[in-house]
Amino acid sequence: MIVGIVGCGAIANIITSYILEEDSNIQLKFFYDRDLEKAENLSSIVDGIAVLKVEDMLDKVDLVIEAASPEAVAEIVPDILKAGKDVLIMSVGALMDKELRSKIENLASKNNANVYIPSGAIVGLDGIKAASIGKITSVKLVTRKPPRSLGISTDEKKVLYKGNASEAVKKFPLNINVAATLSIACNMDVEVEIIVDPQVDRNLHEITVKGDFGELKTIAKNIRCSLNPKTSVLAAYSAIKLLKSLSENFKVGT
Ligand SMILES: NC(=O)C1=CN([C@@H]2O[C@H](COP(=O)(O)OP(=O)(O)OC[C@H]3O[C@@H](n4cnc5c(N)ncnc54)[C@H](O)[C@@H]3O)[C@@H](O)[C@H]2O)C=CC1
Ligand SMILES: O=C([O-])CC(=O)C(=O)O
Repeated sequence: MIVGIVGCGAIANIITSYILEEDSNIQLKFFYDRDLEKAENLSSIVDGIAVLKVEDMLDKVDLVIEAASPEAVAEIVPDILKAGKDVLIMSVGALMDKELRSKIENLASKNNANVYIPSGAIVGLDGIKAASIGKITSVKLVTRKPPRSLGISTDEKKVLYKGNASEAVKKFPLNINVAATLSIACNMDVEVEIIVDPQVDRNLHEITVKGDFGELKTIAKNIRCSLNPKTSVLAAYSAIKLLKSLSENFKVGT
């Protein structure tokens, strides 16, 4: 599978290092970033090609990883799908915009292309997807991050946000994509609380789901990426695992 990546930051670096070190059938060849130097630096690690525009990779790839920003989803993902190529989206918050989501769904279906959304920095999406076969009655996400992860400076623990996912992604576009992933999996605009907590040194995501299956609670206590403390290492790992699973013919989990 020949893969291109849009956005050459923390997640892209982890994916690229993995591909360099592990034997897999993922050939990460093309790199694009609005900061060309970042694309050049990362591509040089795997002897790849830094492109000046995304269109320059589209006829040569099977799949493009979006690991850039919510704006990049709106700007770039439609063109990837129009070219009939699959896309893996990390900046999932962009899909809380109903118009953009429906445009992306229609383009995927019209061009016979796939949109993949990895579980990212949260855990339990397997069980939650299974639960969605029955009736889910309530879903809550509590995200707790250290001040540096939220880009603020404070000594006090406080609730920064309480509301639904669609507003949360507007207020914290680079910090709460997980709320969008959860909302899409449950087909509802889930309840979200974001807490800044100087006592923690990890990115914590606690999920509670209730429904006719019973109840589940999960918590991820994520190590942060060295290149970007907003982002958890698990998010990059989930993208790698999803890519690997595309070529596996023995699958486990929903
Ligand atoms: N789904 C999930 O669970 C998670 C999603 N994310 C999201 O994944 C994305 C990537 O995360 P990181 O690698 O940590 O970010 P990062 O900030 O380390 O790297 C992003 C890179 O993308 C580039 N970029 C941004 N907008 C662009 C555009 N419109 N066109 C071209 N290049 C652009 C930037 O120059 C930067 O080099 C972010 O949107 C982040 O919020 C992060 C963590 C978890
Ligand atoms: O990586 C994380 O812990 C979560 C995150 O930034 C996001 O969902 O955007």
